[in-house]
Amino acid sequence: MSDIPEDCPGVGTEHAGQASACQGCPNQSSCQSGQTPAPDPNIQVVADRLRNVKCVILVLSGKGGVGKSTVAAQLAFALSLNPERQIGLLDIDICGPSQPHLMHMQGEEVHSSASGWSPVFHADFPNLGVMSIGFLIPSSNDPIIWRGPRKNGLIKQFLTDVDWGDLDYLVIDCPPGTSDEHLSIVTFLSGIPRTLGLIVTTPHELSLLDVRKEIGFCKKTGIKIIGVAENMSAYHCPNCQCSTPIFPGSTGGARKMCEDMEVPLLASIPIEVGIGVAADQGRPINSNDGVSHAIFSKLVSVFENYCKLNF
Ligand SMILES: Nc1ncnc2c1ncn2[C@@H]1O[C@H](COP(=O)(O)OP(=O)(O)OP(=O)(O)O)[C@@H](O)[C@H]1O
Repeated sequence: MSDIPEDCPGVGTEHAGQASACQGCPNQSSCQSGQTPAPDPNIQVVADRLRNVKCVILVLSGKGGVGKSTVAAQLAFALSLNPERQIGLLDIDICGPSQPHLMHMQGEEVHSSASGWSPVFHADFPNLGVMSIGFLIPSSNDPIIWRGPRKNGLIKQFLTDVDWGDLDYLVIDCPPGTSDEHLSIVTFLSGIPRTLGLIVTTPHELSLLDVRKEIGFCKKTGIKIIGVAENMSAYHCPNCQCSTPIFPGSTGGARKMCEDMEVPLLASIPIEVGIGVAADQGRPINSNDGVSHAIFSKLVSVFENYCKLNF
């Protein structure tokens, strides 16, 4: 499944192995013959290692720069506000890790013990452990130029070699699009039915175009999409009190897209100066930063309620 083509008709479907997208796919012959390809043995290894994680939240976007890392960081912070919850935050954006900055943890190093790599715990939130390639490289200014197999190997290590312990939520900040890393994480997590996809988009059509593909991809790979968070929905001016849609949705925005794709729209997060400030300070947004604080609290309730009912 790690080399799944973008337009894969899906294993076991009528056109499995026969579509143009199947040309060159390593699973083409088994799909054609109706056999199910042998599962990747790493799937079971990951499922065993993460058996004490109650819920995995994959934060995904079709397009880059829509605020996925910011949403992942603020969601992890919002979940950590309850000290009784144990939270993990995994940054698998191998070539552009943002979480050390967004968590104000630059320069931290990963320690290893007999039970594996220890996540780095946030100074203000001891119930929030973070893992990122940013902790493994000597300088955040060094470019990471790795080919797919090496990136996939590190993602596997993050899932199998990190001693996450007992977690209520593991939030995973994915790279944009259907890149190698993206395919790997979805494959490795396919043995964990407690995985939920949170899709981040802006209202702009360019972002929605890619998000539609992303939703289709999740549906094909069996990732349950809990819903969509529309980010940068509008800018509310604190001086004139006007609300301006900076990225107007020419096709009806995220709401219409969610209706069409039959996925819930969970949140509309405005553009707020406080979000950028909190990001640079590596702290959770609060009520002084604007309305987004309340929006993230509601998002936490959505996850809490879903998990209570389903897991
Ligand atoms: N709602 C918001 N209001 C104000 N600024 C925001 C908001 N959301 C994100 N930003 C800012 O937009 C920029 C891009 O955000 P971010 O890095 O989270 O995007 P991304 O989708 O993870 O990007 P990439 O695809 O490169 O990983 C950052 O400077 C961030 O502070």
